[in-house]
Amino acid sequence: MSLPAFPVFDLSRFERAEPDEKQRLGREVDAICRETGFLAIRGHGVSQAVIDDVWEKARTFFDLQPEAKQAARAPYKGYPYGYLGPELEALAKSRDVDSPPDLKESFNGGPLARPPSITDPEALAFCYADTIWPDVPDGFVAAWQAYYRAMEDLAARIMRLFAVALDLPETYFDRFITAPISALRALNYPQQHVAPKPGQLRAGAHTDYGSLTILLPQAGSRGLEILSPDGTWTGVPPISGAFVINIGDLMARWTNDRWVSTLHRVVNPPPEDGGLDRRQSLAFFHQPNWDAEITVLDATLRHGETPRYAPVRSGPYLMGKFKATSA
Ligand SMILES: O=C(O)CCC(=O)C(=O)O
Ligand SMILES: [Fe+2]
Repeated sequence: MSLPAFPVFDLSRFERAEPDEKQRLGREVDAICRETGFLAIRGHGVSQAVIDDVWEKARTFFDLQPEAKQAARAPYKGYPYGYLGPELEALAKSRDVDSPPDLKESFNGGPLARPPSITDPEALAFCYADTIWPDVPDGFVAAWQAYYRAMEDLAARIMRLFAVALDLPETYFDRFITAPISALRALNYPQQHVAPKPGQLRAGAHTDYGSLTILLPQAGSRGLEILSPDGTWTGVPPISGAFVINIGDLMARWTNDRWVSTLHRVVNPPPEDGGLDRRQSLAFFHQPNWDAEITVLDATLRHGETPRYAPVRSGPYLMGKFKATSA
């Protein structure tokens, strides 16, 4: 059975609630995460000024001449951070589906600080690699970091909601996310002056890798679609003042597939729906500490059920996902 409309959840209401009411709201979220793992979050408390600032700086950056943007480019293929120019990525390839490149460009940044305890060369070379910052526009770095911090805080609060939804103590996940290795990506889908190639999308069908993604699509924009349990692609409607969140592959694994990491994509809507217009978004990919041990949660096992997955460490698991798609 499909949920009637795209679910919207008020986080501030959950945070203010008494324990019984928290349990009830947690069950709502559990039902959503079993079905699609996609919902909108309002009452998130993220400052509009912080959002507007990074949005405007990202827009100005994407509006620079190509050569200026290239100054912040990722230094080699597979480097996680910096500017990734147009048509360099096909997300569908993460599922072995051959497709023309996605019609987008992006800027990517990693954790704001590196804990001294991190010595694993793979961690230092990948998740903790330097973000290649652009020199222009002025204030880009400060705006980016303020938004990144706001997303880290919001992700931690959503993980508390998730803990309650899974019948765990509210702070259960806290110890896994003391130094998360999350990444922030600003996306720009340029205005389309020529028709896309057959099968060419703005972002090909994929699932996200981590625990949780916090997405901010351009206000009023269309194009993001999720694969509904009934097998049809369903548009995520624009919801003003809300973030769209979804769980990723790691969370599905953590919950022994009780929760689902749903396929999604960004299509070119018909021209009359603004499909040719430029579209921007911000995607924050939350990922637990490099060393966090992700072991199937007992609380998610039904009577007699056994774990489907062996324990993994968060960082190496994420690296494995990237290595599988960088060929
Ligand atoms: O831009 C969007 O709306 C979605 C992007 C997305 O799904 C991703 O980058 O993982
Ligand atoms: Fe995604």
